[in-house]
Amino acid sequence: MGNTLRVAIIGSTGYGGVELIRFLLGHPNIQITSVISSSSSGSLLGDGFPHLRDIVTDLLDGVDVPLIREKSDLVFTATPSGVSAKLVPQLLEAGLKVIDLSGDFRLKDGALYEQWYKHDAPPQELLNEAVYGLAEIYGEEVRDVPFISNPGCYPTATLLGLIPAVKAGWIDPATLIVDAKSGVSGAGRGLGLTVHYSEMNENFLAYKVNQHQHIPEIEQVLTREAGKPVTTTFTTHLVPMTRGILCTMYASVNGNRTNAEFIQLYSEFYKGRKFVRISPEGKWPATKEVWGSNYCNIGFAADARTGRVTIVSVIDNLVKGAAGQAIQNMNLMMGWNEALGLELTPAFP
Ligand SMILES: NC(=O)C1=CN([C@@H]2O[C@H](COP(=O)(O)OP(=O)(O)OC[C@H]3O[C@@H](n4cnc5c(N)ncnc54)[C@H](OP(=O)(O)O)[C@@H]3O)[C@@H](O)[C@H]2O)C=CC1
Ligand SMILES: CC(=O)N[C@@H](CCC(=O)OP(=O)(O)O)C(=O)O
Repeated sequence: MGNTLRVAIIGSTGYGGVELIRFLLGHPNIQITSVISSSSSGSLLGDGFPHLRDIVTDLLDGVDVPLIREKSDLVFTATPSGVSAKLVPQLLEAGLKVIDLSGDFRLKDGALYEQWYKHDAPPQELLNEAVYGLAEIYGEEVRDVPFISNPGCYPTATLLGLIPAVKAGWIDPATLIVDAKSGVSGAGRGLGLTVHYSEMNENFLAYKVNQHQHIPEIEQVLTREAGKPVTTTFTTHLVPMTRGILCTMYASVNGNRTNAEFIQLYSEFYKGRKFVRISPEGKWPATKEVWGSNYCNIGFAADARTGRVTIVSVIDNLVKGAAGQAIQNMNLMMGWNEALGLELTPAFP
């Protein structure tokens, strides 16, 4: 086990946590040395997640930082916002590498964090230190750092779909509207009325309109990439399916650009990046194309009549939107091939 990285997962009893385990079990360079729960330590993960019975056989550990340090080198914190803010400083202080899946360290401005997340902001020096791991865009920046903040699920789908056109100056970010839909697993395993079967099934609803915590995250990145302040209208919807995010994005085009030109721009931008696939002319992606995988698929419809383009992107919220991108970031942090452990083909149908 000489060069094996020892990995612990806090929040291993949540949807993001079990998805991390699913992929990490097949990763050639790591060993899962601790699965951690604040509420069920001493029990077996397979008791609550029968799909892991006889696969994960170690008992759940509690949240004990010295023990985590003794057993592991890197920790994924798949914990709720507010919880990560308190845990991560202790883990970093203990000398662990950390990849945090929550929204706690994505915004660089603590006051903005408190405004949107309604929690006390983490220490400003850690907001400064956290490297935002949008892997295809900032992959070079995460190499060798001790602490990565993994992007949100909606921002991943949105930003991968927009950044090439924004950077090229082909779309006017001031005209941008993002219409985003998510499967219910995006809300985590906790129970709540909005994920109650009889209220969710055969239903389709908008939520957190103009109030979603991913709005400032998207604007922060687009502002950086556009080199000028960007605000956006971003509306989230819940769809009665388990996994998947589909973002439909509308913006005015600078000049005349055809679908073929968009396809060429994006194909060149993402050349060599395994996990972004560009749809051919006249095809727009569906969530089933990426189900259970780390792919993001992107398609275009440029409309000369209106001078706008419609960009459609899809991801699996639990994989590219959470656990998969977190593992991709670990690979980049460690200087490994970014696809290690992630090469599962999407499940279809
Ligand atoms: N679901 C998704 O699609 C995505 C989720 N995220 C983010 O990833 C994080 C995890 O999400 P998800 O797995 O869906 O959420 P879940 O609600 O499914 O799981 C969260 C886990 O955190 C653990 N937890 C709760 N309180 C504490 C605490 N005080 N100390 C330690 N552990 C605690 C719980 O386990 P236990 O009680 O056993 O300790 C629980 O299993 C969240 O921040 C979420 O916003 C990001 C992108 C996408
Ligand atoms: C469907 C659904 O409810 N999705 C969640 C996504 C939560 C999430 O990923 O939150 P952070 O990225 O801020 O950690 C939501 O809209 O709030």
